[in-house]
Amino acid sequence: MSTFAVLRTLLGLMLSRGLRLRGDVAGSTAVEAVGIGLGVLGPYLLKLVVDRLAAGTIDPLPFVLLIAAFVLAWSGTNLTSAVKYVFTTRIINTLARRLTERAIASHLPVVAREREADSGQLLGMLERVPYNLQLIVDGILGRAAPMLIQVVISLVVIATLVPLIYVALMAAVLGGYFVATRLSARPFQAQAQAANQAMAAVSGTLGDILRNARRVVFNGNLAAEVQAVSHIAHERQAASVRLAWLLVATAAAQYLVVGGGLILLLGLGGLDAARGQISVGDFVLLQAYAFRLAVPLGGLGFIFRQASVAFANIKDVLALGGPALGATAPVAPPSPPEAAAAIELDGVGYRYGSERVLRDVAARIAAGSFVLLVGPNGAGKSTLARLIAGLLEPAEGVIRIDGADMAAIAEPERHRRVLYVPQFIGLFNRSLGENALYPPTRQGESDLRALLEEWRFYADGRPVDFGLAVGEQGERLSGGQVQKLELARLMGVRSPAIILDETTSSLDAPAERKAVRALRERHRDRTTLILITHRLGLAGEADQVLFVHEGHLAAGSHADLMAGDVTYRAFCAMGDEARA
Ligand SMILES: Nc1ncnc2c1ncn2[C@@H]1O[C@H](COP(=O)(O)OP(=O)(O)OP(=O)(O)O)[C@@H](O)[C@H]1O
Repeated sequence: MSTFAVLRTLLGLMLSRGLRLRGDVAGSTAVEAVGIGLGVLGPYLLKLVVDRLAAGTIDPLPFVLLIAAFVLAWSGTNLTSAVKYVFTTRIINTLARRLTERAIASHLPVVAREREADSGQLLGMLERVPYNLQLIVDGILGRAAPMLIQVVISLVVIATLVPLIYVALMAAVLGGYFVATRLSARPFQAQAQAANQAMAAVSGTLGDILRNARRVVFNGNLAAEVQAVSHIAHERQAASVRLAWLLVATAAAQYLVVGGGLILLLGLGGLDAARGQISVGDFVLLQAYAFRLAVPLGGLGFIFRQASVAFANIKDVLALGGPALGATAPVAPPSPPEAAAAIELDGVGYRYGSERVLRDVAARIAAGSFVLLVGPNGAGKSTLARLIAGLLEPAEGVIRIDGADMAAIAEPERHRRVLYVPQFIGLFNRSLGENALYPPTRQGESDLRALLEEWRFYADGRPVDFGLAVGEQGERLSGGQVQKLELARLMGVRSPAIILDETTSSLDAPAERKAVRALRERHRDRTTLILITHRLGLAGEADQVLFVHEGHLAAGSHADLMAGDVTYRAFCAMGDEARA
């Protein structure tokens, strides 16, 4: 996506009906127009003052009024930029909100699906959006564009007052400035992209370390991680400094042109004024316009430098894709749950890169059945679960749900058909009640409370406080409490199939049995329940056991597998503790 395309997209968004920014854009443009008018008028009024002074005949009242008008024009220019800030703040924040909504809508499923997706980088990228939009909308659209208009108007005013040579000179100076800027744009953009990536790397590393604060601190590795942050921040600094040096080179070229032009313009103007060919007021006007344009041009260099990094960031955010930008995507209400799902695995194989994890897996899981998925560590249980849930697509074979090929089903629909509960249950840093009642659960608070108390959420049997803040990732709860909370929530979820990936691993055996039986009882015939576990206490109750071992799958009842599968028998004989 080119820089121009980013500008076009942002402008399109600002003018779209859905975002309701047209009023702000109109307001900002009107205020800017007044600002430009006053900016051009100010030096002209000053010229009139100087001409009166040079003529030596001053009528006090008109003279004071002229000075007052000049001061008003000067202060009005500054006031308009303050007023404009109100409009641009609204525009920038609305755009940032829309881009963030869109990026989250498109990328959260990617973060959820891909274990390697870097949420820290995404967070950093989105955090920089408002600042970067400020640079683009306020800096480029709000300043550079009006400045160009001001240049044109100033040249027209000068053309009507002084010989055309001055207009030509000034136009040449400005043209030279833009040529110098244009020539340096390409290396600038490449370096800006590098600086943006270096910033994203810092965000990613910081996010990763913050999420693993305990691992770092408890292992006494703080100094090493601080050094890692320092190293990566140093790379960001190096990229930013390289960008700054590019700016110096560009600024030197720009000022060579502008400075040379100013020497010519003012030298010629001074000589002409001394010879009486232009008035002293005309000379003041010339120098006021020249500096009025030259000084912000220097500032523009800074804006362009920052904006090139900003463009790189906004390009990255837009590249994440997502729903149409102009209108807020309507949230489709979840369709009513269907009956329990029948699942069929037909010659399924999967590999991560060159590592083949599963091969020729075949099984039939009857609708409404209770299935235990077992096997040694790293055998591929979670991988198989994620394949069944449609989070991964098989490298070979087909997975059918109610006869339909899972690969042909749209992603949100897959989640509606199979709810996968990941091994690591992350709770929100919200209240216990909000976590327990998180959608799509549909149950009353009192039922849930009674259930948790029945499951002895607190060992001493004290009442459950739904207002309790559970902390980041539920850090104020025990591992078993987090799992009980999740299992209690699932009691109110209606889904054709639910896969519990070791969701009972922290419960003691009686608690596990109680919770699973309750779930089966509640969802009887309406949900196919698959439990991944390292404990085989429930194997006798399961309709079917899926045993994954060295990439192969053996399926059958516990009794059948015990009778016919030596490896399974050996696996069971190991005992829970040896297996886990
Ligand atoms: N995203 C991934 N990229 C590369 N390899 C992966 C990925 N996820 C899992 N693996 C590898 O695939 C193999 C199976 O992993 P999986 O998580 O499915 O095993 P598991 O049976 O659920 O193990 P456990 O009982 O320890 O949870 C392992 O060797 C693992 O390292």
